[in-house]
Amino acid sequence: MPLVELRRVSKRFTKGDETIVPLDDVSLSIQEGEFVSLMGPSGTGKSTLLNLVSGIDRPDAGEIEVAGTEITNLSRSRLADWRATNLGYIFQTHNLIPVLTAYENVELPTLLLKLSASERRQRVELALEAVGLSDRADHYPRQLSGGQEQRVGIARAIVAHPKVVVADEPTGSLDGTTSAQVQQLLQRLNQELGITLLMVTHDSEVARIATRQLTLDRGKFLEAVTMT
Ligand SMILES: Nc1ncnc2c1ncn2[C@@H]1O[C@H](COP(=O)(O)OP(=O)(O)OP(=O)(O)O)[C@@H](O)[C@H]1O
Repeated sequence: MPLVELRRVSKRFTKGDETIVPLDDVSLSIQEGEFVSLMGPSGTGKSTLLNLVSGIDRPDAGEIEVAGTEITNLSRSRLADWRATNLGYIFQTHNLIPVLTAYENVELPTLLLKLSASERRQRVELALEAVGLSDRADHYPRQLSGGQEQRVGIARAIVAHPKVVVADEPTGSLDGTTSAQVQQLLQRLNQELGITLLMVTHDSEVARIATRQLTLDRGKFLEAVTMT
């Protein structure tokens, strides 16, 4: 059974008398352990797709099943619980909270889970270790480089041991060297920790680190190249 399955999903937005249909009857299956990249021209619905898979938004038609749960019809509060345990989100800009340390930023999502204090501490320490930032735990975001901030953002996305991690242009605001480090980290998360990833990028070099590359255009997936 696929870990993520979109069945005949459509999403439209209406602005005045204009209707935009970023996703038009699209279907997609992602197996556990896959690393899928998604490219496509600006405004074609890539972020919309991530928002649907994360349950941040709902489709107008079709069904979305993630990790065995049909999320399309969950109530808002059930969806929030579901998201806390199943989904990690990596943003283009890290979105860290400036008054919290790296440790506290990573700890945040775990506060929604039923964990003992020691389990929580262990999770946060492991996530910081996975991104190579154990020695920066007490630093505030302003004391970190852009790449380190993004790595804290990645630690925060994986700390709850989610089934799926979605990433919206995770290297979009990083310079070449830092982007390469973050790309390596994403590959390691996929290969060594078995995390299933769905990543949007505008950069074809970055897209190539994925095990499967998709392109979205005019409401449809145009191309699906499986890397071996
Ligand atoms: N909440 C909304 N209300 C109205 N229109 C929206 C909304 N969200 C997205 N859209 C429109 O839907 C289309 C797809 O947007 P989306 O952000 O998914 O594109 P994208 O492929 O991620 O673009 P980019 O590569 O520029 O980030 C765009 O035309 C956008 O203006």
